[in-house]
Amino acid sequence: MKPRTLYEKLWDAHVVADLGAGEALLYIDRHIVHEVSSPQSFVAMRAKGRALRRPETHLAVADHAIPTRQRGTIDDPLAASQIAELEANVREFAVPYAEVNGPEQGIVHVIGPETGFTLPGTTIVCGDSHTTTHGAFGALAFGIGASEQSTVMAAQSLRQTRAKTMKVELVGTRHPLVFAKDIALALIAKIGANGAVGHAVEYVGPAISAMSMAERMTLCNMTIEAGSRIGLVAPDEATYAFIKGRRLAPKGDLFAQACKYWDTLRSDPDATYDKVVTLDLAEIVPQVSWGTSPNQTLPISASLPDPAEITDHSERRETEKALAYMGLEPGAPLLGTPVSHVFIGSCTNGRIEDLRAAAAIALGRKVAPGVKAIVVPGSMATRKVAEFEGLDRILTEAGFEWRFAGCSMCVAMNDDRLSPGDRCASTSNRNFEGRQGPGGRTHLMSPAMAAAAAIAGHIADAREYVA
Ligand SMILES: CC(C)[C@H](C(=O)O)[C@@H](O)C(=O)O
Ligand code: SF4
Repeated sequence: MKPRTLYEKLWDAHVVADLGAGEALLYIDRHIVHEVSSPQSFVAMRAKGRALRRPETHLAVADHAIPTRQRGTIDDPLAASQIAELEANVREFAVPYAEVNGPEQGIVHVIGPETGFTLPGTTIVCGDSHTTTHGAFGALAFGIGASEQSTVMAAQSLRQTRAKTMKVELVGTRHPLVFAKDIALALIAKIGANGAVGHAVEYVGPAISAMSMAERMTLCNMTIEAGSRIGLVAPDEATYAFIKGRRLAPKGDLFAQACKYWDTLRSDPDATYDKVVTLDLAEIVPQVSWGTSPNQTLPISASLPDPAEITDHSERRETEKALAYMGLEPGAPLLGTPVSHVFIGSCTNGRIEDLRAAAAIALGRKVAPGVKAIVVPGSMATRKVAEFEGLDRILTEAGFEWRFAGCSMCVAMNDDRLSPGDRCASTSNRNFEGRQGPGGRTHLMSPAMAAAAAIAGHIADAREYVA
């Protein structure tokens, strides 16, 4: 048999019907549902009088619109109606639901793995572009649209076109304060926001094997920002250790059997990829986005671009436009840019490891006067662990607000948002105009860098905050 990549193995294992010309009907194992992208798919199901083919393969949660200041009442009428609609839909269609006030509520891409819903070797879809996150477990996971969601609900399958393959090889040793977020941003800066379009990306190399599942998830999460719908890491012992004992994970003998199968989910040694990119981690320093696309990212030590020095016409226009929106001076240093807000959270960086990194910087320090800094755990389970570890106390003593779980300031779909002109150091994944609120300015970075910005009151180098 021809050597195959992990992506090709996952694809082949789910083909229900080969439709030719690279297209196939794929079996879909799992579907995660949130309040913003699912309403139309339930409307379509109802209109056609259909039931869910396998209700137990879906998992719903409210995350985008939900307020994170308090739990209980939802004051915003739009958020309240979105969540009420989700709750009516899950009741009507018997969809398993991680309740708003329950222990498993959180961001879709955080709770999937935490509950054991996300498993290696499965196909996982969600009406959400950051479904790439689940690829960190060796699952074939991708975002879909509303009509595709109703197809999955009714038929448990989807027509898909096979992607090309791209290997991202991480070599070299990184500085301890260089995180998966820095690697992801550096990769996107290198290959561009469209650099991986049409490709399924697989991350390989010793640095990947040494990464926590949280960091693998951060990398796969950001893969969509390079234009790829699929990010993958082959499952290994760290994956199995993460999954073992989770509520929905296979138990006992079944778990051992599953691990045996999961062991086969590796790219064959001779498998070839359509594209290969190598990143030397020794060359990567903490990264900060300065513009309105994640590829407009620079090392913390760099100065902002100067359009006068850019010869390519369209690149010059884009740079001018981004600098103007961001209110930044051409050629000025990135370091020292004042911030008004700091957001630590999201499905990119709202996991326990992220909160620990932020707390390590915040310990014994104070948020700079005039800076509003919020820490929003990615899930209620993460929040509970953080509180057990005392991270909430470290952070609140430093002056950060400690919140309930949700997407929060990652996306202006709830009551946490920037006002025009606000500048935010953010651990989220998108920085387009208005993403965090109309006129708001976003700088993407790691949790350690965001915590350092909160303490300094301006964009700072987290490496200077470790004794
Ligand atoms: C609202 C949702 C559909 C959207 C997505 O697809 O990713 C959101 O999660 C985002 O991060 O922009
Ligand atoms: S945290 Fe942000 S990126 Fe993640 S699902 Fe929510 S809105 Fe999308």
